[in-house]
Amino acid sequence: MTSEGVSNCCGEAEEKEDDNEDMAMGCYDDDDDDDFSALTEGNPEWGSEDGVLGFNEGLSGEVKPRVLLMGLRRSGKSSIQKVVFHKMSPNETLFLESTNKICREDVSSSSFVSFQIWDFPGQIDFFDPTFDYEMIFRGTGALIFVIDSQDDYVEALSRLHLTVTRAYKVNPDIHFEVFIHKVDGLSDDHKIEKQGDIRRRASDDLADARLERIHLSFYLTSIYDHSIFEAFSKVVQKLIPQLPTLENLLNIFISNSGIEKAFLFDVVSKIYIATDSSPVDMQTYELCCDMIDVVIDISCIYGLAEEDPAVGSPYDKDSMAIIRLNNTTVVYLKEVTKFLAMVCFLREESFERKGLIDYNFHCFRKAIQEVFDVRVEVQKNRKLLSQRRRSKQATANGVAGNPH
Ligand SMILES: Nc1nc2c(ncn2[C@@H]2O[C@H](COP(=O)(O)OP(=O)(O)OP(=O)(O)O)[C@@H](O)[C@H]2O)c(=O)[nH]1
Repeated sequence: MTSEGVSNCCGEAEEKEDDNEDMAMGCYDDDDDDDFSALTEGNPEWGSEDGVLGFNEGLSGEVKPRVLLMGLRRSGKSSIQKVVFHKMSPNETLFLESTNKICREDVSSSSFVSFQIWDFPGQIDFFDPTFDYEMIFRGTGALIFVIDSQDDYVEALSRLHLTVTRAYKVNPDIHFEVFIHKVDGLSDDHKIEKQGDIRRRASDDLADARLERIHLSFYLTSIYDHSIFEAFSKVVQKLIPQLPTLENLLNIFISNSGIEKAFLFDVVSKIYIATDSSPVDMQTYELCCDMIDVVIDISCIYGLAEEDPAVGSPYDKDSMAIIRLNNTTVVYLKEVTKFLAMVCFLREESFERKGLIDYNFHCFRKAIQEVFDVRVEVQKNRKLLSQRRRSKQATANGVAGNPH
C-alpha cells in the first residue's frame, strides 16, 4: 500500500485534547432529577473559524437524545463507551472497575453526532422507588442492551425483556438495540448460532407478552475489532433526522463521480454517520478506520507548523489523503467540516477524472452546509417558541398570583 498527498489532518494527541473538550463527563445519582444544565454548561459549543465549517453554531438550546447502555454486570458496557469515545485500548478495559452509579456523558463532536450516553450499573432495580425510570426513558433515543455472549444469557434475556417492555410503555419511539457482545472468543458458526438463538428467544418472550410490535435490532460486537464501531455507527445513524438527506446526497455524489462507495465519518469517534445506499462490508469499513488513523498519525508528525506545532489545527479545510491499494482501488479522504471527513473507494481509472470528483465534492460540501443551516433554523425557531411559551406562562402565573 502506498500513500501520497497526505496533508494536515487531525492528530491523535490533539484529538485527545478535543475529546476532553467535547465530552463533559459526570456521574449521576439517582435523585439528580432532570437537570442537565451542570453537564452541558461545561461543554463548549463549537463556533466557526476562518475557512472551517463549525457546524455547531446556534445549537446551544438543543435537547440531545439519550443513548442508554444497559445490561447485566460485567457484560462490557463501560468498556464499549471507553473504547469508542475515549480511545481506550481494549486491553486496558480489563482494569475497569464496576460502575455503581449512572454515568452520563455528552458526545457532541459534530452537529450530526450529538447525544448523551448514560452508562448504567448492571442490575438496575426497576422497583426501587428512587429510580425514576419514567423520566429516564422519556428523553431516550436509543437503548443499547449489552449481552455477554461468553456467559450464560438466560438471565440477561429476562432482564432484556423487563427493560424493553418498561421502556416501551413510557416511550414507544425508543430504538431498541441488542449488542451480542464479546464475540471475539467465538467461531463464525458459533456467532451466527448464538445470534439466532438470542433473537428467537427474545422475540418469543415479546410474542408471549403480546408485544410483537416492539422491534429489536441485533449486532455481533467486540471491542477487539471494528464491529463495535460499526454497530455504534448504525445506532447513532438512527438518531440523525437528516440521515435520508445525507444518504441521498452521497448517492448523487458517487453516481456522478464514478465512485463505488462513500462514507461520511465523524473523525474523532470513527463512527460513520452516513453512507450511500450500496451495502457496507466490514473490510471496507475497517479500511476507512485504518485510513483515518494513518492520516491522523502522519499529520500529527509532519502536518503541523514546524516553528510552533501548538498553533493551528492539524485538521483543516485542506486536509486530504489518497491511498492507492495494490488491487487498483483508490481510497480518497477529504475534509468536509471541522469534524467530518468523506472517505471514498474508486477504481484507478475513475480517479483519472479527479477534477470532476473534486468539483462534485465541492457541491456536496455546499449541500451539507445547507442541510446544516436548515437544522440551525429549526433549532432557533424551537428555542424561540419555548421561550415565548415560558414567558406567557410566567405572565399568566404573575396575573394569577397578583389579584390587583
Ligand atoms: N473478550 C472480551 N472482553 C470484553 C469485551 N468488552 C468488555 N470486555 C471485558 O469485560 C469485563 C467487564 O467489562 P465492563 O466494561 O467493566 O463491564 P460493565 O458492563 O460496565 O460492568 P458493570 O460496571 O459491573 O455493570 C472487562 O474485563 C472487559 O475487559 C469484549 O468485547 N471482548
